[in-house]
Amino acid sequence: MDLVKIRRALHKIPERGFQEFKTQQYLLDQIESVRNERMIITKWRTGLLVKVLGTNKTKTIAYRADIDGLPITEQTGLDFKSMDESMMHACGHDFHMTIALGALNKLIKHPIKNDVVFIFQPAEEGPGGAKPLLASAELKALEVDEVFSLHVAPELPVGTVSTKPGLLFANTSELFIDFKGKGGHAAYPHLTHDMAVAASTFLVSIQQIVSRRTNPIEGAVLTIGKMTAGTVQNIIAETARLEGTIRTTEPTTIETIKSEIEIFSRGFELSHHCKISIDYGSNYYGVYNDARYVQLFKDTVKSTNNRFIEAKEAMTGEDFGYFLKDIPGFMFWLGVNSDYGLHHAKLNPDESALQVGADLVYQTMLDLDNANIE
Ligand SMILES: CC(=O)N[C@@H](CCC[C@H](N)C(=O)O)C(=O)O
Repeated sequence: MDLVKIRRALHKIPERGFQEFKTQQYLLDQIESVRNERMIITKWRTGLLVKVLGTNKTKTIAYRADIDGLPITEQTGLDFKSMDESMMHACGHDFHMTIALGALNKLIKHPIKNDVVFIFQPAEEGPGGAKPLLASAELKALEVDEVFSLHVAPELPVGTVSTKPGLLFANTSELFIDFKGKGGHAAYPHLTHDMAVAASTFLVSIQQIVSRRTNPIEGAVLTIGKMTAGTVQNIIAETARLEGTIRTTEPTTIETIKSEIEIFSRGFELSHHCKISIDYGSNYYGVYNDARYVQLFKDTVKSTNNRFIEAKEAMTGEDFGYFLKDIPGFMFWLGVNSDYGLHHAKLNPDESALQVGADLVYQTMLDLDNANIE
């Protein structure tokens, strides 16, 4: 299996959450090419569940890879860059899928005792595939006992991996705020209520929530990544929209931030003569690693040529948190050495990490196979 070729093919076809039709077909074709009688493939929406029967099963181990891209215009200049100008694999999910295929190929050639399920999960970037997948009859039927996953880490060199027990990724909530007021001629501000001014002032004002309304010992982030308002340069804006995300180390802090945003919005409705509506989009539970699995993984890493470093928690979000809420396991960072970070239009991970990742995932399956974690 040529992992670089596969990664480049996947890199060309990034798709939005639950729109991963080409990706699903490409994955199916690759899986078909290594298929044997021990493999059972189930489609779930635009994702795939691939079960490989073990030789003497006592449990089911699952490995999850997310498959969606991000709405970013790629600026890498690579000859295998995204064919869709509006989408890019800027979060490394092309790597995640390829590594899963590499591990699957190895598992087919070198079977283990227990059943293994490869979960190709849609919509990690949004609106969230893990939660509905976990609730589905298809996943429940697989009776997964333990689960793990990885995320590429651009800031770590290839051959370095990192994780920690407990919280690894933050609790998250998306945030969409719509402003509606009275637009009008640019020359008559006194006859209008300008939503460009309301939204931009709101954006600056809510920055005080993290610094003045949350416990500084508990981490919190409130980021507005997109602001839109109005229609034309000489018309006062009737509508505006802020789009962002809330990240916290404690699940309860999200609720504090949401309620403070609502208090600000009530004040702004009065002071800026407008209607504000708030939508929290999708929410992800934090990724909490099971310490027993992290210990096993550290031993696995020691037995390979990789270097382990203890991670710090990150304010990134991951709906893999929902898996770990229900099923014991862990997630880890895999070094891929890119000058540009996750969600950057120039992210360019080192492809030598593909084989490193596939080998490590397979080795972890082997070690889980022989372990009896109580
Ligand atoms: C690993 C990573 O970058 N994940 C995304 C998850 C996004 C969740 C949701 N769309 C949100 O923005 O809250 C991240 O941005 O951390």
